[in-house]
Amino acid sequence: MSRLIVISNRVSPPAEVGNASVGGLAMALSAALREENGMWFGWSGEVAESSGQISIQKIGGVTVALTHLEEQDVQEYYNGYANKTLWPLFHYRTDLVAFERSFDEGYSRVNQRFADTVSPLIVEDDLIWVQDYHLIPLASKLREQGVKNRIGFFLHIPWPAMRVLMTLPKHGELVETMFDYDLVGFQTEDNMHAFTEYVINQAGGEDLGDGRLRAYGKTIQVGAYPIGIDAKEFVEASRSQTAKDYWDLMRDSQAGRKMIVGVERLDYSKGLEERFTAYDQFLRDYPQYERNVFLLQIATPSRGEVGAYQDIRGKLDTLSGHINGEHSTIDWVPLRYVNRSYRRDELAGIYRAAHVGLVTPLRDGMNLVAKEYVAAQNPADPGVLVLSEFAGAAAQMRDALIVNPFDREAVSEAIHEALSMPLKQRVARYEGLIHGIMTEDVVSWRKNFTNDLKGKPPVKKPEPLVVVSG
Ligand SMILES: O=P(O)(O)OC[C@H]1O[C@H](O[C@H]2O[C@H](CO)[C@@H](O)[C@H](O)[C@H]2O)[C@H](O)[C@@H](O)[C@@H]1O
Ligand SMILES: O=c1ccn([C@@H]2O[C@H](COP(=O)(O)OP(=O)(O)O)[C@@H](O)[C@H]2O)c(=O)[nH]1
Repeated sequence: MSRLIVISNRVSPPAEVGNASVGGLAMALSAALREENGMWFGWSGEVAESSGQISIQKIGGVTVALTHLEEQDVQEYYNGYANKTLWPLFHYRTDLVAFERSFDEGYSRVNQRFADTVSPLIVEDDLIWVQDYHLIPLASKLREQGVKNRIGFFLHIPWPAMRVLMTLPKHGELVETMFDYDLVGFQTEDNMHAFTEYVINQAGGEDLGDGRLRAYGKTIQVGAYPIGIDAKEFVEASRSQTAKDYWDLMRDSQAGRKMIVGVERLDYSKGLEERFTAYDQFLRDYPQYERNVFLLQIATPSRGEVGAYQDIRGKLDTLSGHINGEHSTIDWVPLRYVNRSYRRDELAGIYRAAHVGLVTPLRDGMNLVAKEYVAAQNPADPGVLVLSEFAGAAAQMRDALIVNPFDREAVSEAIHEALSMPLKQRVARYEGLIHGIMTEDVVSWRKNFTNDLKGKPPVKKPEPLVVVSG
């Protein structure tokens, strides 16, 4: 049986099977790796004097191979090209993109180092699955080392429109490296079409049908594989003692008020500034909610070494202070703004206590919080999800109240609609959503992807050279 080798920037297998504090993706990949006798390779998250060494250990039944990075690598590859160049660009924030040649060099160098370190561990028939924007050129580097195994790539973040991508220096070189994969997966059909548009119009490629694209003398398979949560596990987590304790805590502190919840990493792509402004608008538009509602916003600090993340944190500190200063009364604070992180079983209780889940990113690959919020609800008395049309999740979750996060008046109206929605309609919407969450879960996501990757011809043969005579 072939092994599965997952390669990602971060490696996070749970130390114990069924640990409710660990993310669905980590659980799903770990389950796949246990079943397929695989290995998870990536950055340890540690900085070292020198890199290139590998430490192999078993964590929760999963073989994990970790490598350290040097300080310069972290600055140029992770903070630099990944999080100052690609992340803002792929989330349509061209105003925040910083491009420096040293970032590009660091990105290439770390991808090369990943390839050098992992390739001696790869044996014939291993299936290789590369995750996310940190490692786009990895397949090219592995092919240069003679790796002929099937290699798949999944992009967790959006793929941008052609003209947006073209603002990236050397965009063609980056896209060309994607043709060294056998299968390239996106979160949505929209993302896949944006990629196809680039390939046809910029790379002079061809759409061969059935998801096959040909360019740069190579043919790859592309597809949309929307990621889900570990739905069964999350529903169980929402019934755990911890979740019940958090539900109790929240209900006590609600004191009969309606609760709106937002949960995310503190990232400008999540639209928190626009959300706070829309909430401020809502408090002005609907004065009947004075002292009767509050927004709990959990915003976990993220990528704090990057300037744009420091800036958004400062803006939110000011804005939250402004909203509370403006609207609070001596016995009511309308916005609870929390810069901490919570375990997923704790979150499950918090989600369940909230009458509205407010998920309004300006762009998001998928957004798992939207799915977790619904999975945590009480089926007999569920809350309502308000969801941005620019989250990948919106393509599947049509029974949410879909909003344009840039339109603060529309978001204000949607909050009111959600808070005043009759039980029958809430249940109908919940039932429409939970069905999709249970069936299109993280297990089906990884099975669909790995099955399609296995379905390719066993060995990648070089494409015949087409000579155009002139
Ligand atoms: O590793 P970090 O820099 O701390 O960032 C955390 C992760 O953020 C991103 O998540 C994305 O993947 C989710 C699952 O597919 C998706 O729902 C979400 O929309 C994306 O933003 C990133 O892509 C991961 O690589 C990071 O580890
Ligand atoms: O305090 C927190 C905040 C978030 N999350 C988890 O982080 C993930 C966020 O995933 P999402 O796809 O929504 O966005 P990303 O941060 O990956 O861009 C979800 O599983 C959340 O449950 C968490 O465990 N604790």
